Amino acid sequence: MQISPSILSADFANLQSELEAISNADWAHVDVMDNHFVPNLTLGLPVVEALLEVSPVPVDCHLMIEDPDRWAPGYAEAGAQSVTFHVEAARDPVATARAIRAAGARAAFAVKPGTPFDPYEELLAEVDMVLVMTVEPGFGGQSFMADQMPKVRRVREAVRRRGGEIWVQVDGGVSADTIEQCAEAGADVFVAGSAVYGKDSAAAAVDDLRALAERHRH
Ligand SMILES: O=C(CO)[C@H](O)[C@H](O)COP(=O)(O)O
Ligand SMILES: [Fe+2]
Repeated sequence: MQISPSILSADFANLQSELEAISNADWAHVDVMDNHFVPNLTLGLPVVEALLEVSPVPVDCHLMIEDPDRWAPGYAEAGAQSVTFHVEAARDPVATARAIRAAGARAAFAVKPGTPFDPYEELLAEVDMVLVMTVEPGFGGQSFMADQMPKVRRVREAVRRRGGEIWVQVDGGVSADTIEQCAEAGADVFVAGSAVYGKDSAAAAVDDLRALAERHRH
């Protein structure tokens, strides 16, 4: 059970200290948005390169961008330990996942709330993780979509059938109130932005979330 705090809710003027504040987390989740795939603009490769220099934990890049086929491998080459692209944006998801892995990173694909998982089941052969979005991508602080839990279950069942170790990540509205239903449905990597950086102690929030998830270890 792993916690990946999203720095989207951190203080962008002090990212180094914000990363140090979550040194007890398993990952640092970095949301890359291009104002085309989603209606918001955050940061890109030069900032990710700078974060990689100072992050005490591995970096989990969530690319909400058009043309990930072109851009995703560069994040892996820069040293990001996990790179997630959206299937809705990829022209050749197999080649993109292979390029990410060839550059030494874990590869993952993400599905938006309106995107079913089943058509992409065969892609499990190419990835290390599947991200089931539990909000419409684009912004932090949105309400958790419990109606995505059946999809989390379907992904977990497909992973079990295949065997091997593929992680199931949830992202969006994950908090102390919602993390247990995600874990119970089969998630094992939990992204949380406002539920970590909105608290007085980000580190304590990470530990609290992990303890809640651990109640449903599978
Ligand atoms: O990918 C994202 C939004 O598209 C973020 O990772 C996510 O929204 C985290 O923020 P919060 O936990 O506050 O919902
Ligand atoms: Fe994200």
